[in-house]
Amino acid sequence: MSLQKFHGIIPAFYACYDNDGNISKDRTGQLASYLSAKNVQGVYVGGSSGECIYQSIEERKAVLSYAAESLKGKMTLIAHVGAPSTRDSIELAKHAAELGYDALSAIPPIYFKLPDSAVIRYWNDIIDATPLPFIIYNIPQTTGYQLTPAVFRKLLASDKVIGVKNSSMPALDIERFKSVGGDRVIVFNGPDEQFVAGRIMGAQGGIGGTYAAMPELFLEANVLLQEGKLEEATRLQSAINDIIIALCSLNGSMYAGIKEVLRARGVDIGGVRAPLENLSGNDGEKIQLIVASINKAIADFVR
Ligand SMILES: CC(=O)N[C@H](C=O)[C@@H](O)[C@H](O)[C@H](O)CO
Ligand SMILES: CC(=O)C(=O)O
Repeated sequence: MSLQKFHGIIPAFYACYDNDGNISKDRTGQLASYLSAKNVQGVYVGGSSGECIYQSIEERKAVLSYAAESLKGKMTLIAHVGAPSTRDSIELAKHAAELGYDALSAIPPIYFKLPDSAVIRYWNDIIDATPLPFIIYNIPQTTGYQLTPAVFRKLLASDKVIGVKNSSMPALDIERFKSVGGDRVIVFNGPDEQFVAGRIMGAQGGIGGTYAAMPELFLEANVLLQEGKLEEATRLQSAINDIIIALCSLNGSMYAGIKEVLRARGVDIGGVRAPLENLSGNDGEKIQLIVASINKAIADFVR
């Protein structure tokens, strides 16, 4: 199977709520149109950035449907279907398969600390439930589970496993997973703050939580890497990191900040769902500075 359609910049899709905090079909469509106009490679729907952990299975199915309705045929669609129980994960997986998603992905099981055998079984049960390709999601800082090269090798027993989205901080993990999987796998860079490092260590693309706030910058960084312009790519990464660090230092959650940035960029997708905190105090002023920094970086770097 050609993995080309997974190469490049794949923004994590945000939760789009109406003014009452319910999933909004209309606003989901607006975020989809915005991303489609930016020419990103694909979207990763219903992951951390999609606030999946705070949504019911019915809501998550609706989000998968609305995103596919807007974007099917326009870009690569990846559905995150990880849920606390295997049963719910399979229900989401089957739904995504019916909708024509290009691939599935899931975090490991959360809450109980389970042995590798249970984690492998969880992923394999989802993989077996549909014919779709599958991308393992390694994000130890939120799940408490660190994927090892040995477990990754076991998962590769299924031909459907096409890669791993690696959000652990060591770029070494990216290189190790690529080394285990070789040409049959794609490794996606997770930490947006080290996109350039991840690409250099073997990631062919990235799936990121901040991409949609500034897709132009990540698309440009990716092109600079393709052209071998490492110094320029690294300078752009540094400008991106100033923006991400500012987004992470708000009173409200980073996602509340990103949603405000998007509002300033013409897309209103509502607020964040509790217990995530909305903006407060002087966050409004900080957002203005962040938007100005994004515009400046676009002017400085995007050719
Ligand atoms: C821990 C976490 O949520 N990681 C995301 C996914 O890999 C990243 O894309 C971050 O949102 C991003 O790097 C900002 O810290
Ligand atoms: C990449 C990311 O932030 C997500 O899982 O949605």
